Amino acid sequence: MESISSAIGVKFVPSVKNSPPSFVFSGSLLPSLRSLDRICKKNRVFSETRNPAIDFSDPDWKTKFQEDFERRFYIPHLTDIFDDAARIPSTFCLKSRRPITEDFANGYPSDEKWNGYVNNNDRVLVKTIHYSSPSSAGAECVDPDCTWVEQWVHRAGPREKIYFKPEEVNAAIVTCGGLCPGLNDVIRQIVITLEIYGVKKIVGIPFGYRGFSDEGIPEMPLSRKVVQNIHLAGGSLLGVSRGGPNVSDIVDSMEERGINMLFVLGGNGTHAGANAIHNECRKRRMRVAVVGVPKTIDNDILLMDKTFGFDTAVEEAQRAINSAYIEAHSAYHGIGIVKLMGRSSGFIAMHASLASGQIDICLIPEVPFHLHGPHGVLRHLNYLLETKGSAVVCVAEGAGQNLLQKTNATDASGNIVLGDIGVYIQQEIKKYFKEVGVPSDVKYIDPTYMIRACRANASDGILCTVLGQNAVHGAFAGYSGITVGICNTHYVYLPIPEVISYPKNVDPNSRMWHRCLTSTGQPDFI
Ligand SMILES: Nc1ncnc2c1ncn2[C@@H]1O[C@H](COP(=O)(O)OP(=O)(O)O)[C@@H](O)[C@H]1O
Ligand SMILES: O=P(O)(O)OC[C@H]1O[C@](O)(COP(=O)(O)O)[C@@H](O)[C@@H]1O
Ligand SMILES: [Mg+2]
Repeated sequence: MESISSAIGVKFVPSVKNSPPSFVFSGSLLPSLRSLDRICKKNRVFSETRNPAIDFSDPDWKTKFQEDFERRFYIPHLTDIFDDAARIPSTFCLKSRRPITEDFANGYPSDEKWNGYVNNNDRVLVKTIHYSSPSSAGAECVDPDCTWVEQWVHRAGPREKIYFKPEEVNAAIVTCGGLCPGLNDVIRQIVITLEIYGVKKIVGIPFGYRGFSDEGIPEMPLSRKVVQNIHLAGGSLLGVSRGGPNVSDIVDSMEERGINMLFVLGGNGTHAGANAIHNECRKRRMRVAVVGVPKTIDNDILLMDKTFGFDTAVEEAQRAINSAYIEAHSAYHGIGIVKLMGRSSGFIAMHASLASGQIDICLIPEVPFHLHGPHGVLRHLNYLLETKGSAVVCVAEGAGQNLLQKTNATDASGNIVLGDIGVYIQQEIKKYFKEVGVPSDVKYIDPTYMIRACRANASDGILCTVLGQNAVHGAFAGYSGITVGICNTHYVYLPIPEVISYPKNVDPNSRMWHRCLTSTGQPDFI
């Protein structure tokens, strides 16, 4: 039983009780965790799920690690602070598909025999590879011997008992940060699923967190009718923004509006906000569920197979890469440059390069490079013109920032405004070939906003559907301060601080980056 469940990555733990954590992951720990991560990465002993205070000489370290892991990945629940929180049978019943319009004075249309619910004690395995050695490509080890340590997180899905009466739910949805393909698909699924539970009061907060405070921005009533076709277009029905009010003002606004379920769609920044909102609600003893859905086209959220919008971005980038390739191949000594998004992570550039098979040089933030000098990008481009007659470069927006002048400028959310590496590389290439007297024809394509505004492709559409539905299931189950994700193909609930402690990066030691290098044929540029 144990081995079969381990093999499929889902674990049933009959006796584990949902107890509050004795160890709380605090914001003040973050800097030390970041430096620990750097140290661990250097020694090839690292994990997104590591324990900072581990003593490997202790024979019980593994048990202690696992206990601590369980505490860290505990998902906050209403019952942590409300002993009297009442459970009722779920109104989410797939056998009862009729519109739920009556009040529930005579009980809820729950079918006790229906077993489509997820047990609170179901778990999903976070790491599925047993690395035998820390030197194995991409190894993520807890200890120097790479001991096998099972790490389980909570399985997402509808529960048999819920902690909100649908007729008392005042749900709100907000989308923050930059655009990302699939935002509308998630909004749509949240609304539809809320209605299936029987919720009638659903609103959208326009233009991100700003919508909570800006007067003159009315909230948007949402229903299945309103959202039915919104997934057919890109963008966000609700609009997005960076910056906005402080957490206390947001929670004041939630209290005024009577919001008791908040669905927050956004990236690292948005989730930091969502977690702060959750904590503030707890401080004020508000019976509120705050649930995040990670939105980042850059795919830089920890512990998840991928985030929605990423697949679409990779697919859409193919059009730009192919155009750059055709331009480069049609010109005498043509060089095409494509800049793709990725503030601190090169996942889009790496995957788009791999998918196209048309890229000669892929540059990402995680891998330093020189432009000039005997091993630099420019010398290699010269070689490619000599040997192939043309070349195509794919560069992630966050790559090579050390080569650009720092401005210290930040956007409204406090994110550093990056220099334009694409424009810089284009200029440097032109200058270099002029200097060495080799003709070149350089074409630069920046498709970033065109990609971001796209409608989600089919696989992202499905991912959004499942995440949106699970967000609602999580809220009804009484969880708050959580986010939803896909982990080893299974859907999970994770405590927000664990997924935003630092951005997920491409591991230059991973098989995927090695495959990319094999495909481009590029050397080290150092
Ligand atoms: N540490 C933080 N605490 C609270 N709110 C934050 C924090 N960082 C960002 N935010 C808010 O989250 C929203 C989105 O953040 P931003 O960084 O622009 O996008 P993303 O969520 O995609 O990373 C903004 O309204 C911003 O003010
Ligand atoms: O021009 P904007 O709106 O600041 O967006 C640019 C940023 O958006 C992103 O695509 C994603 O950023 P977020 O996840 O913070 O929305 C980054 O790659 C890029 O730096
Ligand atoms: Mg961000």
